[in-house]
Amino acid sequence: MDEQQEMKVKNPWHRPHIFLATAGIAAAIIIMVAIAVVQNKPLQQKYKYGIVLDAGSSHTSVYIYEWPAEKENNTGMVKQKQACSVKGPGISSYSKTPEKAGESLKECMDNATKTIPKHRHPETPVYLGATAGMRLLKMENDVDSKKVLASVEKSLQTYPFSYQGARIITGQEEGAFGWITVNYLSENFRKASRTVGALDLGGASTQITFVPGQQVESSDNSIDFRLYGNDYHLYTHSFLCYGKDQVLKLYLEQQIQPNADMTDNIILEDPCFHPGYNIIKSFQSVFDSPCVKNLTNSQKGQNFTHRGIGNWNKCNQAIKEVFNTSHCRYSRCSFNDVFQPPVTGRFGAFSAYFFVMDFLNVTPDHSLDEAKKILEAYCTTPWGTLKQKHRKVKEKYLAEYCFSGTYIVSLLEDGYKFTTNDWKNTEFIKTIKNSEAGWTLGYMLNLTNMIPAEAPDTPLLPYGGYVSLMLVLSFLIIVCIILGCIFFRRPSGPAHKEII
Ligand SMILES: Nc1ccn([C@@H]2O[C@H](COP(=O)(O)OP(=O)(O)O)[C@@H](O)[C@H]2O)c(=O)n1
Ligand SMILES: [Ca+2]
Repeated sequence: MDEQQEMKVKNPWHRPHIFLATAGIAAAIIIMVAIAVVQNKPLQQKYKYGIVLDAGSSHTSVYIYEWPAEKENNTGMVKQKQACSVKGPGISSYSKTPEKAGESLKECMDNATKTIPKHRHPETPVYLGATAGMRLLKMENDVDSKKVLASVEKSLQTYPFSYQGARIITGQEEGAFGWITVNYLSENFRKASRTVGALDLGGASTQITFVPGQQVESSDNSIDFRLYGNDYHLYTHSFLCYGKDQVLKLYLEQQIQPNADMTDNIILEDPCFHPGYNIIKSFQSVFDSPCVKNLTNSQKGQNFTHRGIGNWNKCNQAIKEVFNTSHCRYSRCSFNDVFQPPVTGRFGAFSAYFFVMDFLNVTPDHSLDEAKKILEAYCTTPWGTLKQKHRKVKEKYLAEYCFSGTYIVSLLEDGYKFTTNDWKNTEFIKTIKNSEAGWTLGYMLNLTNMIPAEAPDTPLLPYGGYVSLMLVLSFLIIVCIILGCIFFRRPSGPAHKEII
């Protein structure tokens, strides 16, 4: 080999196998990056689904949830895709015609069949949870409640989904899963932020759930979760008969008691109803519930005149009477001898809390005193004026907002001992990031084990970050190879000339 030839081969780019090797490594890196990127790409069309039916005392809603198929264990991934409101009353109202309870679900379940892609049907779980309406029916007539549950079960089993059961959930479950829902949707578990308390107001029962600042003295009110690497010790209580529809019965029963002789034509002058409201009602329609005393046979066929007088102060005073605070066997109680630690932190109040306050235009910006002023103005508005103003609102609802709004303020202030500052920390919410606040999402997340007890070992990099990191790394490797080749290359030009 002569010298010229020897110097020529010192330039690596003049050696085809080095050039080919470098090009090969670069190609391999690009292919590896491409494979990694494709494998980790969020698969846009691949979603999984779950269905939860909320069989409440007043109505049933069918919720469809969806989440990316690959990322079940990442909190914040499950979202509400659709909510369908079942026509007609809650399932407990079908106690005498149980087969109709199942039939009532047909329209919403048919919708779910269309919404969820067919190939996902067999793996889509369906849960039905019944709340206080069914708890009351079970107390009244266990056989009837079983017939209603059997009817909805039969109906749900006709669908191509994976039926997981229909049951009456406990008040503790209702409270705790409502709390999980609002904190999951607010991403408080993933971020290990302070949690928010949950306030749920239904028609037949109401729940309060929060992380207390002190020991829970009664085991009935205590519930523990380990979520995403953190332990949560919750206080929760569900008051049966203190939902806004049943508590109205308690209140009316108290109002009517002074005229215990029900043989006369009874006129109830009611401060929580509007002046000019004058409606004849049957005792049966108002007092047919295990929350109030049994009617005698003679009372059953009788009517009374329900007459509004629109006096907010008297209404507020009368509502306070539904909370029995005369006895407490613990260090402190809310009411009815139920233990409750002092409320603390922020609260999200949903379901009927939201519906009532939204109608009355009470917002988080209003102070407690301002909210009371709004209620006073509403309660004293004549019934005729209101009917004119809200022609589209069902009269029964319109007539009850004064009572319900005043009850909400009293429940918080007199029942749960909210201060004006706690009121400021309370928000009336319907949805969080387009998913409804309520127990259903938390119930499904729990039953499908979708919130891990432990946080993942490595923090997850968002997809965009992952792609950028791979590109930067491969760019650096290629640059290193090129620089390496240049660095080890001997100066070829002048040396070559000198030799010549
Ligand atoms: N748009 C709506 C929907 C429900 N509601 C009320 O919200 C409450 C929902 O209660 P629910 O049926 O969930 O009853 P529970 O079984 O939770 O006690 C009922 O009092 C309904 O009348 C409302 O005020 N406005
Ligand atoms: Ca409810």
